[in-house]
Amino acid sequence: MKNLLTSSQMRNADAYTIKHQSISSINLMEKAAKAFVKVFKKEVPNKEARISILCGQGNNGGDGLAIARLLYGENYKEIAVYLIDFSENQSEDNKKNIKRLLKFKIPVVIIKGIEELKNLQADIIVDAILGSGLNKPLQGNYADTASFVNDLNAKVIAVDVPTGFNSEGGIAEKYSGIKADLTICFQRPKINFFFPESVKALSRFKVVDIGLDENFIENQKSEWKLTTEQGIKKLIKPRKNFSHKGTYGHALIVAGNNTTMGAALLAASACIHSGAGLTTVCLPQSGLIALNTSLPEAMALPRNQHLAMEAFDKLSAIAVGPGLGIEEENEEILEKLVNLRKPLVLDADALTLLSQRGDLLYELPAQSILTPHMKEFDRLFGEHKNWWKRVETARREAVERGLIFVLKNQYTFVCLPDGDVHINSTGNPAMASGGMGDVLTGIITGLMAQSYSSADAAILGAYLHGKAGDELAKKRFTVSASQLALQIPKTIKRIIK
Ligand SMILES: NC(=O)C1=CN([C@@H]2O[C@H](COP(=O)(O)OP(=O)(O)OC[C@H]3O[C@@H](n4cnc5c(N)ncnc54)[C@H](O)[C@@H]3O)[C@@H](O)[C@H]2O)[C@@H](O)CC1
Repeated sequence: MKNLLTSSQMRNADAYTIKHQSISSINLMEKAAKAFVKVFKKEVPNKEARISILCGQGNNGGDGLAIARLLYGENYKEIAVYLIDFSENQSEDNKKNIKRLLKFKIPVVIIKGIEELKNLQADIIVDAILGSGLNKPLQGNYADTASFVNDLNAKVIAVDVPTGFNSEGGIAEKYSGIKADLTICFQRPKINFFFPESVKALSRFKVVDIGLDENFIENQKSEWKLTTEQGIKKLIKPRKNFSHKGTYGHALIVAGNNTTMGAALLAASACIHSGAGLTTVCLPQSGLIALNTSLPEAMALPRNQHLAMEAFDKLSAIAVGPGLGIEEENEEILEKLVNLRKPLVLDADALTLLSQRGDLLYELPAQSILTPHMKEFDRLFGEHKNWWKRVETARREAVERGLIFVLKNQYTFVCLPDGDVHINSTGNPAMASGGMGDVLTGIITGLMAQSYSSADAAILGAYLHGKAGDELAKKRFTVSASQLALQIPKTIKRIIK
């Protein structure tokens, strides 16, 4: 897993690298510019493209100036530099890079007011006005420049971060900065990139290594972690010699109703394919034929008021909720499950029932995993104005109650009782279809059955779910939940190879 740092921590990483790796700040800037140009060349192969590089007066602008010079060296023919000169504070490395730039035949225009930009015509804008040094929302000339750039019919590529975009702490409701088509970001993505509101400022981002001290970065205290395949690989437990079905646990999935039986089948399929030794599905009588026909590996436990909960004590993992229904008898079952005092995986209708039964919510056994999407989460804890606040609540509740929240989104946030937030890096829009959540619940339950800790099951489950979807999406326009469940063993096998 990779530590994600705030801007001020990243500045410390810059300073540490400069001090301990005997590299000067101007050379570090040059490295950053080179890393940017490497990606830029692939994105903009046309050497005739009209490229306007907008440079501010800080180090972000310094990067832009170095990039202009390097692109010139790469034979881009139509480069123009616009020095956005709205303040007095020019950084030292910015000054040095202007001197270096002036030795080349690159047109440089000094912009003191927005009206001086009006003749600018470009196919590509490189946005190097303000970077991670942003300390207040854009106003005046800066805000006007941003809206001017946004109205141009040009592809915008931002250096490190789009001008006006906060790197952490949530995204302003009214975003006044530049909207970049691509952001080429240095060393680590910004924390705010992972929040859905970032679409106001960026369509996609790429991270480039500029050689900052990785040990320093990883040793910084940060609750934000980005899941990586390397980290995930370390979590996966190999299948053991001489093992048998009992070695891999017995999972129970309490799910399904007359019109939502598919949810139970999908969760059970995912649980089986994630490696649980035995999987029992507790479902209504009306689902037995479907279960026995489509999933012969699963066992059935018909659901009625006389469920013998004593036997549940021997189970290694219990999930409740997919397609369950919110009838009174299901509320009673949920209550009995909570009273078993074993960690549960709670999804879908179980979450809706919990939102109506605040008392049960606060009695959940520690290490239980809740897998809400945005609406389910807000039904539990009240409306949230934005995702930053939502994740803050999830983090606080996770810490206070010893619970784990798998807050589902394009980048799923896994909030742990130790206060860490793991941002899942896998998944894609081809997976946006019904039943995906049921499969995620099944995977997490299958992992818990195999004695993964709740935290590891949640982190690993979210990653495998998204990764299996990514692998399928390479060859398909859409990915269905049933296909995803079948892909899981292949994905695990590939990761551990
Ligand atoms: N050695 C380093 O520190 C490196 C820095 N790098 C670049 O440096 C950037 C950070 O540079 P800086 O810290 O100089 O800051 P910026 O270049 O982002 O901003 C410059 C200055 O603008 C002012 N400012 C902030 N918000 C404003 C607003 N809303 N309106 C008007 N002015 C505002 C601040 O006084 C700030 O110092 C990174 O994003 C990255 O591009 C890279 O070159 C890598 C190495």
